[in-house]
Amino acid sequence: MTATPVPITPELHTYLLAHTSPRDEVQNWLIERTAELGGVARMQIAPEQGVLLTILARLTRAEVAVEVGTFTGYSSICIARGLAEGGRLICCDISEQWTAIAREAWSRAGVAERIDLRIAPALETLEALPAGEHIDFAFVDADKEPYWEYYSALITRLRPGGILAFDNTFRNGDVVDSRRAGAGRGGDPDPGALHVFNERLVADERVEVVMLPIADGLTVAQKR
Ligand SMILES: C[S@@+](CC[C@H](N)C(=O)[O-])C[C@H]1O[C@@H](n2cnc3c(N)ncnc32)[C@H](O)[C@@H]1O
Repeated sequence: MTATPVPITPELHTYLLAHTSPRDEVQNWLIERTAELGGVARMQIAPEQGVLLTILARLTRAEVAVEVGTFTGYSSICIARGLAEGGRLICCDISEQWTAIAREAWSRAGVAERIDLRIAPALETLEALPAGEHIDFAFVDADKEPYWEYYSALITRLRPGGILAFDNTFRNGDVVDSRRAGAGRGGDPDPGALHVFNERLVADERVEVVMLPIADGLTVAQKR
């Protein structure tokens, strides 16, 4: 056992990707199609995160999954592929433009019929979901300031044993320096918001929490 994390050098990251299940043709197409959008393409999750999402959705035997922040569809394809037979993924986004690309990607990937896209502020969509504990898996990757509100709306609807995953919980590393005034390294006007979220989540006794050093930090919380 080692208590000291191994820094992820570019060489080690290349090695990590070479030893993670590879992307398929649709995922490669979607990465290229999204790159045509310019700088916003960096919002797309990393491929290794996508594999983890498929595994988590499959582990929870997800019949009802939710995604907050769909963009051009990479993470939703990965979640949809891990759904149980007959499972559904509710996707929340506010952009018709970006999710039009997602719709094409879902069609190419053969998962379109498993996905229910809802164009509206995500909190409205989440709060309109049935109140019972019916969600098996959710992935949150939208605007960062309301992460606690998204969590609050999801946790009461998550079944015991269900899993929530939150992206960007390192916030470009700014979470360790959240008292610094002004914008964070990633241009975030409020780098402290994610730090506050991380603190509240780990103190919440309803869940068991692990923060994974994958891409910009991915926190996984399982409901007890
Ligand atoms: C980081 S991107 C998501 C990336 C996506 N998970 C992927 O794998 O490509 C964030 C998305 O959240 C959406 N978004 C931002 N604020 C939102 C809100 N209040 N409600 C719903 N979606 C929102 C944006 O339109 C954008 O598509």
